[in-house]
Amino acid sequence: MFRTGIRRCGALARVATSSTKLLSARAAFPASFSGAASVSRSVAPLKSFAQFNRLYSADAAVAEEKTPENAAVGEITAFRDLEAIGVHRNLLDAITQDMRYESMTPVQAKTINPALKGTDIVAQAKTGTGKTIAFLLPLLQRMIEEDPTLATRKAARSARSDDIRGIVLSPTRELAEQIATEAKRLCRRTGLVVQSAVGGTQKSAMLRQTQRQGCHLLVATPGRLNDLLEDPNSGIDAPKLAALVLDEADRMLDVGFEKELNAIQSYLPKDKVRQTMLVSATIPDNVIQLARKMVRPHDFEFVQTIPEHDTLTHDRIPQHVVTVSSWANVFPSLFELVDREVAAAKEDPSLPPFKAIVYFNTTSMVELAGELGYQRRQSGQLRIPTFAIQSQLSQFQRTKAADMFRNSRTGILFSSDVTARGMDFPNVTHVIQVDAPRERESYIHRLGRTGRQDKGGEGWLFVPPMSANSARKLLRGLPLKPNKTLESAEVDLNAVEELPAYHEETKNLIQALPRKLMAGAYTSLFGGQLTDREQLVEDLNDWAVKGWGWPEPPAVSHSWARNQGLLNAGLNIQDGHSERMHRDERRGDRFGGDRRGDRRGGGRFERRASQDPFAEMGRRARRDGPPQQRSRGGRRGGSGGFESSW
Ligand SMILES: Nc1ncnc2c1ncn2[C@@H]1O[C@H](COP(=O)(O)OP(=O)(O)OP(=O)(O)O)[C@@H](O)[C@H]1O
Repeated sequence: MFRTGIRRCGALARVATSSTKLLSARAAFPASFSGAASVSRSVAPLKSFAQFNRLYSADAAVAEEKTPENAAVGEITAFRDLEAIGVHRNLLDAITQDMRYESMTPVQAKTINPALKGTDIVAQAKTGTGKTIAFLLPLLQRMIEEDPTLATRKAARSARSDDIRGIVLSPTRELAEQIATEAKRLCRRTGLVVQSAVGGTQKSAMLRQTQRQGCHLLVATPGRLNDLLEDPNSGIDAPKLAALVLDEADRMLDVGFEKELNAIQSYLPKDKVRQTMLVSATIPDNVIQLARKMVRPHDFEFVQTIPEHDTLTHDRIPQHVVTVSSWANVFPSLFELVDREVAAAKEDPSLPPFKAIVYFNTTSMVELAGELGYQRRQSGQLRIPTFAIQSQLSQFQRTKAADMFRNSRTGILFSSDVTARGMDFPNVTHVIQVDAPRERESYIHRLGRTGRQDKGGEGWLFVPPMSANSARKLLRGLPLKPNKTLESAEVDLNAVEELPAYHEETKNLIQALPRKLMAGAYTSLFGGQLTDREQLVEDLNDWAVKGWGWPEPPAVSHSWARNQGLLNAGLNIQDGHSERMHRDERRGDRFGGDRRGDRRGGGRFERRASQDPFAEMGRRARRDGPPQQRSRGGRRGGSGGFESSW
């Protein structure tokens, strides 16, 4: 009976999904970004850089917008027109001829213009809207302006590793590599040499290459950059540094890079004016703290591209929330959704091929999902490629998986938060998040892996009951809509005589997996934000016994249970089973970041007493939360919001 139900429901769901997808497909491959494209027109060349500078000081821009003469300047949206105000042709040719971008996106138009005059910048724009070029172009232009010889190819021959002119910092290795690739494309027609320096790779090999080829722009993770700068024998130095960028600035403090950032600051030249840019789609309070520390208080602009009452997510991306009644239903529901969407895309050639990222909060769950995906492919149940990325893999494995997924037309990437920020995988149609994310920002950035460049896509969130309250609080005000089209989501394993098809399949696959892997996944789930941990024990025990077919739940040690405050909660406590769990406990980044656990706070950055130039920025930053603040202020939330409808 249940199987029939699945089939019927599946058909209905296909109809629903198809219509969603048709809408998405229409937005799927636009000629260029909306907004930027719609206002693109030819602009009369500006007479001088000074005129440009004057018009684009932030306050002046607002005031001057009204006059017809200045309105023309405010409308520069074509890259080509930047040549008239001094941007080097070799940079612009790379954009317009090699990359074939003609119009700036709104964040590019709003950021590039003020950034070109050297003002420090804090910029906020939604995910996938072109922030990378928004900071790279002015950064490279500034380097050329300070040393015009860098504009032509022959400058590359005399590049040195101790004369770095620009630094971009990224919180994750994959993102640093991606930014370096984009920067190399922009520099192709110039003499600017770009290098990357990330953890997990051989420092000595990177140093040899940098010493041999030289470096003008270094894209790095903070840990590795600090390591290079503090090593007197590295040969890496930046005495004439023109500009420093912190991409995904808010994440830097989240993953505990505060110490490194302080140290890096201390190695940078003090006797030279440097431009600093902080960029992110989310600007929580810690970015304001970072700005206080890194940005020149009286020469900075806050570039805000998100209208006041807008959400930080894209309206065109539907966000579905599926309440699974037990952890036992998570993988069956996931498989049901994947099969349904793969089939829908195959049936309808107007739809883009199914390409999904599935996010989990812990590395062990990514490992488990990766194995299940692999087994499904082996057994012929799934006919698209699957990949997995989490921080415990070697950097080589991580890079390889990211590259393969990037180049795949279709496929599934199981991932921790290491790919949640900035990663630009083309044509991702679905972002599926399992369990309540640790932070609201995480949810927003993960979702931002789809719907990039104005394309379509959809978001799914699977929430087990024990995380439901924290998910609701965390995501209040976002336009999540309950979705009940997945039959596997509400199965009660205690009430069925025969396991439904997707549950049966999952159980068979799990039985072939190493017990250590399953036990690791089990214990890792106790790390999240849970409202009822004892209920979680009960639910996971049920999953282990009925869903995996184990005679009893995985064993945990007495000390682990005590540390979790769960000595009398029904865990299978046995001595001698502690190793795996203690290892998990010790793993600093089991939640998927590139660094240690959450160390929010950044207490070192002191508040200014009065006349605070950053206070205005704090007011204008679009938080879209945090929830408690929003509810106090009676902000949006409105109809269709997660809170009211779920
Ligand atoms: N002017 C443009 N026209 C068309 N495409 C562009 C333009 N600028 C950038 N892109 C492309 O848009 C995609 C998204 O850009 P990018 O990765 O810089 O977004 P982002 O805002 O930094 O996203 P995130 O917030 O996720 O870091 C990239 O593939 C990029 O090459």
